[in-house]
Amino acid sequence: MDSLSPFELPLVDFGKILHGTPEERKAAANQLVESFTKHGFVRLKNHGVSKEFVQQIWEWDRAFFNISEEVKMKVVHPPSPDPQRGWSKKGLEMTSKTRKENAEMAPKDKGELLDEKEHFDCGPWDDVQFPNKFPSEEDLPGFQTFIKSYFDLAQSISLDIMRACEVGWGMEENALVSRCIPAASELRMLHYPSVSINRLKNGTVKRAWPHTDFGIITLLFQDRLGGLECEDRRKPSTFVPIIPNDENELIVNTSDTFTRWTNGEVTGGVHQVSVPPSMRELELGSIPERYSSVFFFKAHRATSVAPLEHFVREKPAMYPDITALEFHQERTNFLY
Ligand SMILES: O=C(O)CCC(=O)C(=O)O
Ligand SMILES: [Fe+2]
Repeated sequence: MDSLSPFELPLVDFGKILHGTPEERKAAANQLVESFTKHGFVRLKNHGVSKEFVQQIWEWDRAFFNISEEVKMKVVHPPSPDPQRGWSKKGLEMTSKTRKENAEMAPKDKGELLDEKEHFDCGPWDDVQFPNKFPSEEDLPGFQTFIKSYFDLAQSISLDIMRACEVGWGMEENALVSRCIPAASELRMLHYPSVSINRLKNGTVKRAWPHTDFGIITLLFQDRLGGLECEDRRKPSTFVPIIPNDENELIVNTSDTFTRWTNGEVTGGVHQVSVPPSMRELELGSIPERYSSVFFFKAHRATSVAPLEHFVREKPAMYPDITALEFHQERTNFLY
């Protein structure tokens, strides 16, 4: 199965983008946009999130999913096209529904294609349109404070990535950044419970089915177990593992809004979560639980997701002029 052999995604030194000379900055920005265009993915080092901070992500990830079902129910997310807030139970979100290829490849008459995962989502702090749902300080002291600092950090790194894309593509300063303020991003803490090999063999259950995300880019940390796989574009619809060599490595994938803005030049990185690479041969038993965390960096809600002028010079605009919120709601509708 050579389609499963890992290939090295480019690793960009983000420190060069943040603190390098103009030449270093330009060279790193070029590498970044090239990897986005070629793979829909890139790995970053020296991105400004410390090892200690990543460890705290795992501590809070575990802390949230270890609270009782009764407490989680107080912040439960009901299925709706609106941005997700609070706890999404296992079985609620169905990534399989976002791509027709999943249904085509699925076993017939065996029922819905399910994701074996639960998650907690939150949006910007000052969001009055779609307010956050947090466990109370009594139920989970310190959680909200940590998540706020994490959200702010991830938003700030994402804006730096947008600045780097402007440099890489030779766009006007702020051409991308101005479309992302005020923030409409979402932070997600994920838990994949331990699951039996038997259940995964049935063909209707995966940790996450192949999908693209809806925002501009997604930042992702995964724990040492692994399981995240990206599409190998040399052989479409085959996937290669992104090996979790270093928990501090920040994985970034391009998402659907970028496809629209760039008029198809950068397409969303298709990904799934599968059996960890070291456990592929297991015939019996279970794979252990897994934690990960993603930040869906989004355009501000009223901005258009139609192709940007910079990308319609050579071919006409391929996507309609709708707002980021309309686009988000259209895509989220497919998830349930
Ligand atoms: O857990 C992961 O590694 C990926 C999660 C993901 O793709 C998502 O929530 O959209
Ligand atoms: Fe995703």
